[in-house]
Amino acid sequence: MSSLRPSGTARLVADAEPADIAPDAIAVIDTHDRALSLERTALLRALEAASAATVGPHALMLRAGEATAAWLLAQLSPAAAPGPSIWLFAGPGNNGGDALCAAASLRRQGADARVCLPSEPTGPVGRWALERARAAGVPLQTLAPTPAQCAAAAWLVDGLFGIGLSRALGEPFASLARTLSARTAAGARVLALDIPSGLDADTGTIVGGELAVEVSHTLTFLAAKPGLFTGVGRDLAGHVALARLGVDDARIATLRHATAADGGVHHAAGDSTASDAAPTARHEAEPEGLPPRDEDETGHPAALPAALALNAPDGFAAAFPRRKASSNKGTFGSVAIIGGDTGTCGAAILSARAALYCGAGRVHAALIGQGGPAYDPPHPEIMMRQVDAIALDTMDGLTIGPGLGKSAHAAQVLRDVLALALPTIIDADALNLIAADPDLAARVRAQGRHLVLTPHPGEAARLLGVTTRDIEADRIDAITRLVRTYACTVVLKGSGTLIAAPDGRFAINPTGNSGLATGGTGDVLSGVIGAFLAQHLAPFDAALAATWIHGRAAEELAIAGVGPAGLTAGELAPAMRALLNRLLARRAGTSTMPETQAEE
Ligand SMILES: NC(=O)C1=CN([C@@H]2O[C@H](COP(=O)(O)OP(=O)(O)OC[C@H]3O[C@@H](n4cnc5c(N)ncnc54)[C@H](OP(=O)(O)O)[C@@H]3O)[C@@H](O)[C@H]2O)[C@@H](O)CC1
Ligand SMILES: Nc1ncnc2c1ncn2[C@@H]1O[C@H](COP(=O)(O)OP(=O)(O)O)[C@@H](O)[C@H]1O
Ligand SMILES: [K+]
Repeated sequence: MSSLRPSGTARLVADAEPADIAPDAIAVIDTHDRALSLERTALLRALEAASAATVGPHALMLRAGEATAAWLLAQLSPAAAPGPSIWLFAGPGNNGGDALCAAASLRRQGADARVCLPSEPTGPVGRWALERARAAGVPLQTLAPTPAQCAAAAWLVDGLFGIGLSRALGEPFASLARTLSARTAAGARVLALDIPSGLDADTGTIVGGELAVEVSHTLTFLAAKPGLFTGVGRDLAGHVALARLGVDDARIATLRHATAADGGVHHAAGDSTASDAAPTARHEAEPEGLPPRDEDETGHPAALPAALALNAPDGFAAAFPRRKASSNKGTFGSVAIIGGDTGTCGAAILSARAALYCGAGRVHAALIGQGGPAYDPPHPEIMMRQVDAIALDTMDGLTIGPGLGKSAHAAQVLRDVLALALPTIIDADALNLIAADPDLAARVRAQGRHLVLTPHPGEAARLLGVTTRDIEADRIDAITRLVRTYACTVVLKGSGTLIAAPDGRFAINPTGNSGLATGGTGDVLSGVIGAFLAQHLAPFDAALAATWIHGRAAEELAIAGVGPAGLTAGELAPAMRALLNRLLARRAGTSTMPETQAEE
């Protein structure tokens, strides 16, 4: 086993000692069900520079280390003292510095913290952290711990790389990353500092495309990052907690404003950082018939997103109409689900049932094809007709797409629906029709403020004329382009569904699980959004509420053993109804139940 000798170059900094740190500066908060803002690397870098200028360059790293140590000690059973070892893997940058500070703090507090540091820290703050670790008596080695040591550890800590990773993980870090991921896969407890090494914190993709650490928990610093909650980030990061390190929202908001004014934060289409990072087809021409991207016919800001946040009930619960005693079925609106070509009317029925269970006053299924049932036997409440027999202009909200098909009739119905200028959610083949017809696309853009588009990545690719891979390479960039191109609220589905509006509001939905990866769940989502539009929620609020409830319903069903394997789309509706009513009761102050079963 090799060890690292003191370099003697770093100096302990007297004005940055743990005793000086206010408890607030190392407090850790859970990201569960909080509408936390999500910040990207450009802003985090600005924050780092601003903090270095005020509290000194070491203060944030010291706080990150103390917060990590406190969090880890809180996870360990007190009965286990002096306890099994904690192995921290430290990289050459400041993420490694965080790990070294954490190890020093753990050691001082009696824990058996050990560090694997394959190479000397490259920067002055990292070298200072190494001196702290040495001064605290932390055992340091360049080689990886043995498999037996890894298996015996209470926690393994990934402090290899954070937001400074600039290229794919190479050796010796790649082997360490594989070791950490293998332990996670074996059910061990593995904590990533700031982000799992290899993850792109802005996009939720893997830097270089191949290797990143998978962990069970992530303690992220300063602010939550979008990449932790979308794309592969959700799988890599596990359960995410946040240590703000004493930096408050107001400070971040001020900096966001300043960096946005510089063009530093926005990661919008055409942004040079984005295009350098992922060479996709994003600079190809917009679909024919639409104005160039830089034109802003809608009066909305061209650069999106302005502010990112996690989707949580606090952000949408107040938008629902109150359920007054004097309500009647008109109060909660009429919705028509338009779709169901010959042979695919099941999609329209699933969607209509979801609308029924999510509070619409009247639900119609407006079928395009022939041979569908006269009514839905378990739900005769749903009024089923041929589309031409329903007065669509009397509806409060419309869903078009489930099982619609791409016939000439379907295209004509879509054209007629767009002319109604009603709150409408457009899904499935209706999106494919728009992607193939510049005239329909132009009509969508003209009606954008009433509309929600809900593409999955394949449909999004067709809408933008790129490949699905391009969409997944940078989902935030993709939805930004969709919103700019179609000037409406967009829901880009998939793990870590994104929701964005033309005015710059932008959210990542943290709920949902692999149980939703089954046919028909998208039809259910489109029905719920239609029901919420009919209840007079604005398009963005309807999209937020529906995606959150849809995903949380799948989670609750999985807890109950109804999924993730074998969850059927139809089972979502009753679970969504229960969740919606819990939210409504909580908002009305009449709840005697927790908002989610997971909290029970
Ligand atoms: N922002 C803040 O305010 C706070 C930040 N904090 C922490 O700092 C982290 C960011 O630190 P960071 O900038 O030093 O980046 P980090 O990810 O440690 O690595 C960069 C180093 O790795 C190198 N390198 C890059 N890629 C490589 C590769 N593939 N293989 C090998 N080497 C590679 C790169 O050198 P390069 O070769 O690119 O010149 C550089 O030396 C952040 O995530 C958080 O944990 C906290 O202390 C709290 C406050
Ligand atoms: N692994 C997953 N994690 C979270 N949500 C998922 C996952 N897979 C699918 N979903 C969600 O399930 C729904 C699937 O929609 P879609 O692909 O249109 O399916 P379908 O066309 O079969 O109805 C979307 O809301 C999507 O976000
Ligand atoms: K890390």
